Amino acid sequence: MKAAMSLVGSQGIISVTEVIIASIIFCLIIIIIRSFQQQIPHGLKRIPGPRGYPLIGNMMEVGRNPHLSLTQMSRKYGDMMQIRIGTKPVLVLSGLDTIRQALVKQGEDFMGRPDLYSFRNVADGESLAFSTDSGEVWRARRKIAQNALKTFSVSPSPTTSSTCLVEEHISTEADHLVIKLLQVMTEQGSFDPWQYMVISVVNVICAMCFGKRHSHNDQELLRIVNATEDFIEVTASGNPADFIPVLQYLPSQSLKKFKEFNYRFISYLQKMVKEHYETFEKDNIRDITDSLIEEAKKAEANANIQLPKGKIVNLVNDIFGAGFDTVTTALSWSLMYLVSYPDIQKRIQEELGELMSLIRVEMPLFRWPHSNLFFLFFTTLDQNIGRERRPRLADRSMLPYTEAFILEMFRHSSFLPFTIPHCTTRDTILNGYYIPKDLCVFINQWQVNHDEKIWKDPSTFNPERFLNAEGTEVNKTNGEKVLVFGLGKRKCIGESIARWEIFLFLTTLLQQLEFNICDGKKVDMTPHYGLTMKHTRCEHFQVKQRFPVKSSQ
Ligand code: HEM
Repeated sequence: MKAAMSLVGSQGIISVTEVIIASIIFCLIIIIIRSFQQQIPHGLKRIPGPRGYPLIGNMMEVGRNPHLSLTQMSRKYGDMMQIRIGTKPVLVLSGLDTIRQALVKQGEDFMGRPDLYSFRNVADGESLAFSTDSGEVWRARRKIAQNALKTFSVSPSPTTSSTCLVEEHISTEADHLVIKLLQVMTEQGSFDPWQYMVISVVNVICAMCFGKRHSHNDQELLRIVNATEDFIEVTASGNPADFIPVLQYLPSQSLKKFKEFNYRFISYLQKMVKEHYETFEKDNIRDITDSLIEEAKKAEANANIQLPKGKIVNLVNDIFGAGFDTVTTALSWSLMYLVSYPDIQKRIQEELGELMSLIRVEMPLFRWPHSNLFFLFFTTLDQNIGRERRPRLADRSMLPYTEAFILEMFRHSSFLPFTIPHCTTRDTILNGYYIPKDLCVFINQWQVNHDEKIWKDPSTFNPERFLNAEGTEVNKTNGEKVLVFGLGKRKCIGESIARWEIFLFLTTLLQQLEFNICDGKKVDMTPHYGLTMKHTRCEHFQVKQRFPVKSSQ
């Protein structure tokens, strides 16, 4: 204090001119700041939010775990909050009702994608999921992809007892995974399941897209896995250059790696798509690529839409990119929960066993007049209820606890904490707040899945929250409150296939194997932030064979 006064003293008294100049500079700064702020139309409110620092905005408050920090901040500012990441203003939406209002009821206003640097690198800006286009061409391409997945999903399986091709591909791969895990268990005594699951899931996509399954050691398959993992690394981890544009001019190792792998990956897709065009037969749809070709032909015949060149390759690329990391992550989290809660694992296995015993009782042999005697005889002889046949998609409604477990895994892990970023397509109003066109929008799915207004003890892992009082049925209304696939116009187009994959993989694995962790070891369930959040990999998994099931069934 003394030092400050003496400083003034030593300089003499501040003159009136100096005060006037300082005031003018101050006013100018205020005018410049105001001119950057959006003018709000009369009668509408400005979205609240924290003040940010120059250049970095609110990056410090958002930190390394945006799903947690933004949930925390939404408690103070509400379901609609505006922050700044770097130089970019971002609207953060929380609360199921607000999100439904924006994405479903005002879906057209909120269906855009922001122009982000990392998105421009995906499929040369032609990606269905990441490109800024949300106009007629995007609509036509999304319709083609949706129809193709739908047509393929109901294609009957010609060779086995599976009800459809999707079921056949997934079940075949799940059987191979069981064999692989037992083999590594014998050879190594313990293992990290991720590396085997990722190959199985990519193989399912290869089989679904191209009708072709690879062996787990196939070099082409391993290259695809690497390329797609690099794709996820670059697009998923929130590239700072997206929000501080000047950073795009700095060299980026991961981007360089991604471009190299992506080039090889796209070449592989081009080769496969070309083969499909050459052998395409309208009445023999073999896989998703055939389905895409068929739908694209129909769309071009019916509408005056000029689709961009290479459209099929890009659509296959989208399905690959979106469908492998997400499903592998879901399966990986499922295994983490199963070993952390052995009682839950046991209950799913009991439910599977009960279902299979019901199937057995319904077999014609047991409808014989002395069925009770026969039933007793067979149950004693055959203590292996559950080995009659492998699980099928049609069993889902009869396995409510298993379904409840999958819902709770989605909710509790919320491994897709935010959807892919959206942006507004025009000036609009939401909950009385004015929202300008082209504003980047984050949808906080994690907040909805942990909202105390919806869920009792949200941090507790409890599948029973999704069952009715008798435990015999899944409560559909509660299930629909779990947000993992987004909502509205941009909702995931692979939701059904993803749910089927997770169900069939888990039931096939749990029917035959029991999972646990080596004595004295623990799993670390702390999520690492990303577009899909991962847990720390764990190499201490073990499996015990329960009983084999004939894979041809
Ligand atoms: C557990 C697995 C999956 C989860 C949790 C998931 C979740 C999501 C989410 C949150 C979005 C963004 C929604 C938005 O921006 O509002 C999305 C988009 C998308 N998903 Fe999935 N997904 C999964 C599996 C799949 C699969 C298997 C496929 C393909 C067969 C697929 C294809 C797509 C595509 C193409 C988009 C972009 C849609 C668009 O922008 O119009 N997804 N998914």
